[in-house]
Amino acid sequence: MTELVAGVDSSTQSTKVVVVDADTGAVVRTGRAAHPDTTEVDPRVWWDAFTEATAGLLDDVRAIGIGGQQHGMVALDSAGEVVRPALLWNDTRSGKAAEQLVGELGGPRAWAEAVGSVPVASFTVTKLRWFADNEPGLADRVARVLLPHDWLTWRLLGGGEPVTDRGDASGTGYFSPAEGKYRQDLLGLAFGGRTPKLPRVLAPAEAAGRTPDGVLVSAGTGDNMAAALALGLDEGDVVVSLGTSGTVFGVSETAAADPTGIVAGFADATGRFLPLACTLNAARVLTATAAMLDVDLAGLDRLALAAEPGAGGLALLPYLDGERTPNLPDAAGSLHGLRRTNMTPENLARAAVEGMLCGLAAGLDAVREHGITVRRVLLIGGAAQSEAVRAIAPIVFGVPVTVPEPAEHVARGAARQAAWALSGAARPPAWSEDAALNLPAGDAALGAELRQRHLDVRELVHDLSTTTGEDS
Ligand SMILES: Nc1ncnc2c1ncn2[C@@H]1O[C@H](COP(=O)(O)OP(=O)(O)O)[C@@H](O)[C@H]1O
Ligand SMILES: O=C(CO)[C@@H](O)[C@H](O)COP(=O)(O)O
Repeated sequence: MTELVAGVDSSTQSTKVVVVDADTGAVVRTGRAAHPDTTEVDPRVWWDAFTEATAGLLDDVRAIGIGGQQHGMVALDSAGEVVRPALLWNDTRSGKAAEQLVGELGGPRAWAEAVGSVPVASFTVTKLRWFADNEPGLADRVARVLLPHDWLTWRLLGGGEPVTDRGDASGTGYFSPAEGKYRQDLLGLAFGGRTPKLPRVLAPAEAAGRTPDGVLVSAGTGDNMAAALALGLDEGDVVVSLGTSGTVFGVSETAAADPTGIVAGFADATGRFLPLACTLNAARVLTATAAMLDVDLAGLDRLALAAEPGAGGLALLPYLDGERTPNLPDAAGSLHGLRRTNMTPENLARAAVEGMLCGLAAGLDAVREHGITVRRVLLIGGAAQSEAVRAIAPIVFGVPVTVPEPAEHVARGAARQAAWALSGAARPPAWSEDAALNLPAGDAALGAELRQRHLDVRELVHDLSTTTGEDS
């Protein structure tokens, strides 16, 4: 008889759930619920969204796994109560704290060597420093720090010892992916000498426990690690995910340690590594531009596709919510190259799509420099559904682009981890290949021109010599 497993994606904008056949990976049911558009959130909001999204879906499910947005700081007191709303990965208030911490350990290289990444405002470790400096009374009450997926897993189990996995732990800034252990010294350095308890790190296929109803719960992981697990990446496959964040990542056998801070040296959910570059502005660049132009997302696609490549000379640096890569937490977006003749809705729509994708193309170059072969891009996340993105990405990236279906890869990856934990096998279940849209590489010369113009405008507008990086 078919066994069913569930996977959950508790990401920035929403909770998504899939129930799948544990042997084949075929999706049999889905659910979703929205999250608020804020950068600090009471974790109970995620639990409510989980409850809404899973309503009526889980009765015959044997195992479940949670994928969650990375880095969020969930601080609990000794009774397990939330001390303050969780600060999310896209909350940039800890930009200065990040700078201080980088300096205190001896610079970016020291951090890259210690934990595989140079912390910027997104990382949990910098949020703890901001917390200690700005709310010391509350910080004194903190007995335990978890990540969003750890907290949801713990709620699902109904208590007990909280757990995590090495994929999500690798985004804290106080866990070494290369050594597979916490750096208590860095936790203490960040949090004013306080060393709250951290969740136990489970092995990739280790179960976290069972729910009060007897459903097996897998370790869970970060959302990008879950997507990588769903897609079962081969050598040469690099994922570009266009959700709230834009991420670029591939699987590697060796740990990355990039002192420029562009590539984060994360761990994956299978025991390997996941070098990853992340921008703070992706799908919402399109929703914000559509709102400005008073069209829906399909209307934005039509406008962008009606413009010539290069948007008549308009270039958008889409740092609308500040930016993480490059490290400009306080930046705003800028529109460059305006002339009376090119100020059309079509050109603005195209500049938004091109600008967002050029930021991700810089991430592709960065992971290449860290030993990842980019033979094709697998395009996922909400904005991978955009017709304009599908048409323009092969030009900007300069390699073939595959859009795998069905779309909820993070939730499917979490489900695959649950199926793996349920099976007790040495490897994740071999699910059949997803159906996919395969797009050939676009015009290479045009792509190079668009990418170079983006870099030129970036240099004109922003002084990157003061941001985190080896050369600063
Ligand atoms: N057809 C589309 N065109 C452009 N953007 C889209 C489209 N469909 C969904 N999106 C965008 O995708 C985003 C949600 O993507 P998702 O990967 O679920 O984000 P997250 O994981 O950060 O919550 C939303 O901003 C939504 O507007
Ligand atoms: O911070 C990162 C990666 O380091 C983000 O990718 C978060 O994990 C949020 O993901 P989305 O909600 O944008 O998918």
